[in-house]
Amino acid sequence: MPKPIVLQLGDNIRWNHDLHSKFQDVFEIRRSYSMSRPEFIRALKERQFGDFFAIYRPFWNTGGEMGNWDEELVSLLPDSCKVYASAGAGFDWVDTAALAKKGVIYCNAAAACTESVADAAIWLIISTFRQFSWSHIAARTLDADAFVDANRNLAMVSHNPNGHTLGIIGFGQIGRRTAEKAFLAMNMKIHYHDIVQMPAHLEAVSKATYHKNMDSLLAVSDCVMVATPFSGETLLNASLLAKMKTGSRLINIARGKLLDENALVDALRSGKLAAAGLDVHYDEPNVSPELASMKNVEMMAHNAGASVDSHIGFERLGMENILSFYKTGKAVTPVNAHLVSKATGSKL
Ligand SMILES: O=CC(=O)O
Repeated sequence: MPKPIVLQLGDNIRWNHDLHSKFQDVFEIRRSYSMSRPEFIRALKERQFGDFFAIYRPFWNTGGEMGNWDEELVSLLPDSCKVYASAGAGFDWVDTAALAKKGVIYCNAAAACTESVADAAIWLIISTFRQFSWSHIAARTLDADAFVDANRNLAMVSHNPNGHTLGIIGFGQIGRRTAEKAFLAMNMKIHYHDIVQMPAHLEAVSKATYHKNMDSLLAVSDCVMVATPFSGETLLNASLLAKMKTGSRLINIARGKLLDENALVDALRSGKLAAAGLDVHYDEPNVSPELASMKNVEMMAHNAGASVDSHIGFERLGMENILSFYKTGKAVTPVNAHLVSKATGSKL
């Protein structure tokens, strides 16, 4: 019997050669490498990859050159395609509902980068409480006056996170791991808002308090962290920022479009917010020049999840998802299984 085909997007495997070789015992791998959108569409239309069973994207640096996985691309998938396993936590670039209608399970890899993103979140939290970006900028400009200014004056606005309240919007794996670290390492009080309350044993890890209502979370938090997937709409706009505590801080490690950056600029300028820490930006790869010029804004180039450890985990989890789905009909980290069940009537 011929082996089922897996379409591998992007570069070669870099780390998990043993698992990849076992993967190849089970599947025939076909490659699209880094085809542009027109090339990829032509290849799908001409069935150049055959009737593949799965799509596998091991890392996020390559394999995304065809652009967003919208209706146009999804409609071109062969009926044989049942699972798409990709690197990365966020899936705002994939129409998971359209995949579900086609009967394709989409699996993300948040589990593989949770540790890296949570560490980066802790760094942003510390930096915003202590206003370390001011200190970085002053030291790196090689300007002695700026150095002396930061050296003398930063202490006036710098606070220890210890004992302060961290309010987390989105208590998934990344939100919970950040909460655990902040609770254990810095004795922060953890509050969270999510669509549903987490089971008691998950709250117990960081003694977390649930807020059904986001406004009440904003009202008690000394630092609000956004850790929820992007659903297509800006979440934190001017009216929600106005509900935050005066002098509090805002962290975004999720997606830039969840936050109205102009409203954030106004909130920082007016002193409503003391500081912000941003891994992600509204119009990546462009960064807001206003925010970039503020010494109380810590920022990164969307690197929170970027580490060798995440890369190793992304490769593995993708293969494990496809193998598990092939062998048992169940994926390890599906995100649209409920939609696929609804569309196909199958129980997944
Ligand atoms: O932003 C990073 C990811 O989606 O994993």
